[in-house]
Amino acid sequence: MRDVWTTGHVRAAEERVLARTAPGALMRRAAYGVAARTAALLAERTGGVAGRRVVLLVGAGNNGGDALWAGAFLRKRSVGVTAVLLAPDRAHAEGLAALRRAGGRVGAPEDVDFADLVVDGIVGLSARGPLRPDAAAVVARVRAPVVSVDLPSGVDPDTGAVDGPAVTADVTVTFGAYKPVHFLAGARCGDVHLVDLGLELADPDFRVLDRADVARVWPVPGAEDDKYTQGVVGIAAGSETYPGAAVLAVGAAVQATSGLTRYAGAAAEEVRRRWPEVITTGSVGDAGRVQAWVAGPGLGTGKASRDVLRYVFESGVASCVDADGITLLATHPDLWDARDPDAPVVLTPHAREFARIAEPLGITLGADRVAAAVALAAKVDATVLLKGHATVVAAPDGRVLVNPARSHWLATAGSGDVLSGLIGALLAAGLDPLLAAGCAAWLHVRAGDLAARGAPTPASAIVSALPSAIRAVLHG
Ligand SMILES: NC(=O)C1=CN([C@@H]2O[C@H](COP(=O)(O)OP(=O)(O)OC[C@H]3O[C@@H](n4cnc5c(N)ncnc54)[C@H](O)[C@@H]3O)[C@@H](O)[C@H]2O)[C@@H](O)CC1
Ligand SMILES: Nc1ncnc2c1ncn2[C@@H]1O[C@H](COP(=O)(O)OP(=O)(O)O)[C@@H](O)[C@H]1O
Ligand SMILES: [K+]
Repeated sequence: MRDVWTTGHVRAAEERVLARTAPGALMRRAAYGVAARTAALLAERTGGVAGRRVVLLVGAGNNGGDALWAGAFLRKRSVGVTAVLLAPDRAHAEGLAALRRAGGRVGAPEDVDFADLVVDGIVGLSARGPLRPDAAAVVARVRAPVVSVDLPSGVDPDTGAVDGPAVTADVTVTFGAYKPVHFLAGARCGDVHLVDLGLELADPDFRVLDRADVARVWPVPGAEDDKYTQGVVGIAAGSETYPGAAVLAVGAAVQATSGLTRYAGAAAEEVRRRWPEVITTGSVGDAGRVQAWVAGPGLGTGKASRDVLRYVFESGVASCVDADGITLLATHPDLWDARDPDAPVVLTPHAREFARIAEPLGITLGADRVAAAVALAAKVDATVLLKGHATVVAAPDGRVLVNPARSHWLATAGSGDVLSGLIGALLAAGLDPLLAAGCAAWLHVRAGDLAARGAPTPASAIVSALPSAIRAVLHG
């Protein structure tokens, strides 16, 4: 599990450490970490360190100070270091003096053309908006690998939003704590390394699950288990028009846990043909007992579908409401009245579905995706999984998980149906809804990776990859 704090919290903690450490000590520790990673990347990309050319892009604040000090440390390893000062009058004075003492020089934007590696110290925690034109012009020249100091400049530290020119780093070296940008805009950051500054921080703003966290809670049957004790999941999905959504959601549930899977709906024949182990019926009322429902993928939005969702809510068990289920809640908010308040609900909107359900409630999906998911979760008293390249899962009590993508091949038709089946299976197994959604998103990304291996993948191949992904989770 990695804990993540917004910049306000990190700054406050830094102030406390600054107050009890020697002036400049913290910055030199941070800069030493940058120099070490820069040397490692130089060695990896060019086969050596001494004699290589590094250009520092130096902004007006302490982020630039870190870069200048890192340059001074790199000089000790005989690296040629040139600083390009974007705000010469406001460059960090001690850092600049240290670089000069160490034999570094101040250069011009053209020096970037001859760099073996560029260190981005343009802006850090104080970043606001995209790169300003002068910084953007220098960054546009960069062809060499980039090490970003704290975060890639031009990307919003707290939301990961990019709305103009910004740096894309190969490596980011951050200090004290992970910030939201490192997971909400992971592709901009490259490999992220954390340098410890001994900060003391309270509860994180969000968390990121790792393999061990998922392994710890993934349902594994024990000696006393049978098909019922592991949780029965019911899938209310698919229609005559969209039988495929049912086949995918059911397939994910079947592959995710060894509990029983039931299916209720118009695609019973298609489901049975593909998944003979599933007990199928035509309607939710005839389905028999389940511990959790998945309602919505490919279901349609007519009167019959409304009745399905009402039945699911009235049944008093946990549910994952996806796709058409979300649209129904947006167009017929009175459906919420059927919900047993003790039964957890997980909503899994993509951006357009999010807008559909949240805007009438006064919540807009802006740059801050975490804040939007938290607001909707609190408003409707449900766990909200907001899909995208970084999936945000917010519980009604304010806890948040973020699950970054490893590639973008999951953005394919039917992939969301697979996710809903996974969530349903984990809810039926009794996982806390936040963890059910978070672990499902985590496994979905791994299965997507295994299925795609660098090429487009159909959603049905993601379903087929689930057992391998689970094996990798459970057995390392
Ligand atoms: N506070 C501390 O104890 C430590 C801070 N450290 C470094 O200090 C950084 C924060 O430094 P500062 O608060 O001085 O501020 P920054 O260095 O993040 O920003 C400096 C200035 O950049 C300009 N700027 C803002 N947005 C910009 C944009 N979009 N394009 C171009 N320029 C822009 C502004 O004039 C801003 O004041 C951290 O990110 C980290 O690198 C580290 O040295 C570790 C210790
Ligand atoms: N750019 C992206 N990079 C990585 N994953 C993505 C991206 N866009 C979407 N996804 C993921 O792909 C899945 C798509 O779900 P969804 O939009 O519901 O598809 P469908 O309705 O076709 O099943 C979600 O899990 C989402 O998080
Ligand atoms: K930076």
